[in-house]
Amino acid sequence: MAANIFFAFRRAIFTIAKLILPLGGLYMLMPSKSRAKTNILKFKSEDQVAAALAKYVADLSVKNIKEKGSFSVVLSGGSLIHTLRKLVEDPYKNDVEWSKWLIFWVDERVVPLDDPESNFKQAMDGLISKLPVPPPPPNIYAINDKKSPKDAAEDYEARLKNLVQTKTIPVSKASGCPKFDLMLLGMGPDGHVASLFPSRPQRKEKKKWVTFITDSPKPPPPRITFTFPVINSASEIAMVVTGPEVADAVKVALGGGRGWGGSTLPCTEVSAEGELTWFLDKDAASKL
Ligand SMILES: O=C1O[C@H](COP(=O)(O)O)[C@@H](O)[C@H](O)[C@H]1O
Repeated sequence: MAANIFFAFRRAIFTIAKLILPLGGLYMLMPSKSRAKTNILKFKSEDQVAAALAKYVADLSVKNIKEKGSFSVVLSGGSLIHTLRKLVEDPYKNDVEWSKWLIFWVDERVVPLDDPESNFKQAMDGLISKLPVPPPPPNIYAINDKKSPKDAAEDYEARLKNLVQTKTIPVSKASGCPKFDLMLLGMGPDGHVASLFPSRPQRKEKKKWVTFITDSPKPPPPRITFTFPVINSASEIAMVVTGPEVADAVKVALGGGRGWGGSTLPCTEVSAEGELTWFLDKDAASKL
């Protein structure tokens, strides 16, 4: 009798496990974007995107500084800096606690920091140089522009490891990667994000936090870039995408389906640990 109960119990456990485990496996196989909460915000104009983005960033700054005394923000280059312009206007300019910000770059062109192609220079000119002084400036983590792309990537990764060790940046329990508070991403017409391009192997990198590319299809060719494990470990990600030239890639990213030539686009792999929010203007959203 006791043996029968034991075997019935064991059979029941096996049956439940057989039902549950494949579901768990399926969950892990799901594209990461299906796991994150995704918000899609559409605006009539780029100017409205800029207004909404400034409020979103300022609100996250207040929340994070209140909770833990700092706000880590990862910038992209390209059009993003222009769309962030309202952050350095009233009412945010004087209200944001800039001295508590830690600023990083999701990708950087390996050129001198004073070169017009440098993402750092674009952010300095369009944003950081416009901050009120005082209060003290934010903490800025630019790349070492005296190194080769490979060495610059290794150097940036070593600095991230140090910031994680000193608990300046928390670590994601899920991935073991640094967990930034906010990742601000742009997207090219080919669906690239950071310097992770459709036809380049860097988008598949799973071990390194920062990698390099010497043949970027978009000039300049030498760049360093965060990898997807780091990007997707962020608490919040904003995809800031405007203009008619990105409409096809937006359709692929948000409408489902594959990119040109049947391959997936890098932008479809973006997913935050918290929320992923798309900021689109009318032109970018025109094919949805
Ligand atoms: O080269 C780059 O391109 C992307 C997209 O730029 P956009 O001007 O089309 O918005 C940018 O996000 C990335 O940081 C940059 O290095």
